[in-house]
Amino acid sequence: MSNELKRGLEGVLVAESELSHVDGEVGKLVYRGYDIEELARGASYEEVLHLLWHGSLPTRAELDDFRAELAAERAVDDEVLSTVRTLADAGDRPMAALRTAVSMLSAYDGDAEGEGVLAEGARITAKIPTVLAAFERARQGEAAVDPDPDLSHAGNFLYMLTGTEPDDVSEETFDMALTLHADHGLNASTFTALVIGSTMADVYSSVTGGIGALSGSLHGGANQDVMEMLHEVDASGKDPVEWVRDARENDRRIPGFGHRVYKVKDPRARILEGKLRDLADSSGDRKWLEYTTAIESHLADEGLVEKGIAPNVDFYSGSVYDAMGIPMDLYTPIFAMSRVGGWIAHVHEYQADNRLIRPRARYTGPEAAEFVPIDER
Ligand SMILES: CC(=O)SCCNC(=O)CCNC(=O)[C@H](O)C(C)(C)COP(=O)(O)OP(=O)(O)OC[C@H]1O[C@@H](n2cnc3c(N)ncnc32)[C@H](O)[C@@H]1OP(=O)(O)O
Ligand SMILES: O=C([O-])CC(=O)C(=O)O
Repeated sequence: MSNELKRGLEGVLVAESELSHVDGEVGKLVYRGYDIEELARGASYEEVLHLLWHGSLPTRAELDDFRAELAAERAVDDEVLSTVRTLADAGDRPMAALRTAVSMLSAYDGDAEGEGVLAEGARITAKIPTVLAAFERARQGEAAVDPDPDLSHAGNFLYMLTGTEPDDVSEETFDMALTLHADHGLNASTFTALVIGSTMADVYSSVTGGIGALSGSLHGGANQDVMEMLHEVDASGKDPVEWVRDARENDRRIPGFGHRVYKVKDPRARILEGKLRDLADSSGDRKWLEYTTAIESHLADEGLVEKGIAPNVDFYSGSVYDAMGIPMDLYTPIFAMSRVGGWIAHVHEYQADNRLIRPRARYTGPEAAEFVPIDER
């Protein structure tokens, strides 16, 4: 048994996986061998889910069946929707409400007993957008919109959020964002889902745990933090470069920068930046594009990028969602709406050759403390 300590499990191999590969040195991401740029350009989120869950990109007929299967599972029980409204009324944060609602979904999943991870996972994946859209509408004092089975996963979410069918640009942009966020090796939330899955707990537990892990500011929560930073820059009245110089002088971490695996710019950040540029060109609203690119180029000049601290997926995603009119605190839940596909794929893959995940901590406490009964302490 090795006594070498690997803080944060950095670089430790704990499983084999065919699902996604992150090459952090050159900034390349593949899902089952397909480059993320090609998938972002050419594959819908449902195609990516099929790829991750069933091992191949679907044929047209397989895709039609798969889409219909997911669309048939979008409805959420009234009791869960009522709880979602209660959470919205109580002012809960959307990511916390999503965590509670996913956990609650299991009570209404009549088929859950003994069924496979993929079947249960498909139901959870189909229902998450319904829960989230209902939460947002409840906050706005609006009734939930029923899912439309004729719309895509992305299009239906935007429809349920706003009550209006999205235009093609919005649907395609959102669908691309879902594709980009679907999987990323053993990141913290996927590992959390895997640890839970390795105990043979149900998949609701894995997804609930995954949502909790994703919510943190070092992980998925950073996309909201980036947008909060951009608003802070705006409110400061300073030029973004001056603002970020001051922030660095005060030793502030810049959200959306740095990554455990990437030592160069994240390929997804490159794709999202390009999309933001397209959206800014067509709307004429260039503010967040100018701020983000100015911050990025200042940090590059400062040598951060050279040190391997470069923009990650969260740096540009929020500005894209903002251009689509999506509220800031839905950015991380939207990440969860996509990453749930990866959590389920990994749990399914891992359980096929399961081994309980149970590392060790080096004990640094006292060896022999003398016990004193409570009344004598
Ligand atoms: C979807 C995702 O989860 S992507 C990541 C989203 N998270 C963020 O964007 C939050 C900001 N980024 C970070 O906090 C980090 O880069 C992490 C947590 C993502 C990865 O960090 P780790 O691999 O643990 O690296 P660690 O925190 O040890 O940082 C290494 C060095 O880079 C610096 N650094 C890392 N990120 C940043 C940053 N965003 N801004 C400034 N400096 C940074 C650290 O201060 C540290 O410097 P030091 O060696 O001089 O002390
Ligand atoms: O891989 C990681 O550590 C963080 C993550 O989830 C991502 O970048 O998508």
